[in-house]
Amino acid sequence: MDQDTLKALVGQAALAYVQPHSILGVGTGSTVNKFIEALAKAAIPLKGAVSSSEATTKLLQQAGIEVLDSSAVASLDWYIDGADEIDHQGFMVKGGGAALTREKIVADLADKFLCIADASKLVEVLGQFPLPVEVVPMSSAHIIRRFATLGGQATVRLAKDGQPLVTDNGMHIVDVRGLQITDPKAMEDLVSVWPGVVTVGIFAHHKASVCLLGSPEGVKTLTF
Ligand SMILES: O=C[C@H](O)[C@H](O)[C@H](O)COP(=O)(O)O
Repeated sequence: MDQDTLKALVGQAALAYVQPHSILGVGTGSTVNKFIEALAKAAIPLKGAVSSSEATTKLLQQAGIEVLDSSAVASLDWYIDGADEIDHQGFMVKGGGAALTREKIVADLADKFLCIADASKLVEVLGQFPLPVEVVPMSSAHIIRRFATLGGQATVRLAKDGQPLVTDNGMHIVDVRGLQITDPKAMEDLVSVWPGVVTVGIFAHHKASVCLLGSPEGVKTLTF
């Protein structure tokens, strides 16, 4: 079974967490895209969704789901999103698709985070996937130097045109290689207060409540 099929499998399985007539928080990425496809086919009636990116907003609207302004929603039951890495405690690295800031904002509105991922995303220690950090452009060089003091090699993410990638929020992303994130909460706290950091892609304070992990043997449910 290829990765795409596993993503479709967990996207489909996530439908079991969608309460009819609820408002759903929806993440970003190729796994979530499979979930939105399944949601559109299942035609579960929803009050609407709060979206974590322009890309997801477009897909939700194409599926006939109303996208609500996050400011108009005080709380959500579930936020459903993928991850770049998840560990055995439910701590995650996210932001491979540059949507981490809005993802954390919508996750913060939700009581529970449902992570949907293929089994390749499960790791012992976070940090094999380069850690994405959204930064104010003028701070990037200094933030890169700060990561070097922690043993990380950070680089500014580039778009296809070779220029720094610009996020939905008009910011840049630095990707940090070489970190062993053994204490995700401490690392999230440390980096979050550096001036210029908008959001660090460690989701420790907003960890998964449940993870649906797709493997050739089927979908495994991990509860944290
Ligand atoms: O910014 C992007 C997000 O954090 C995604 O949820 C994450 O990169 C996982 O994406 P995918 O499902 O494409 O592997």
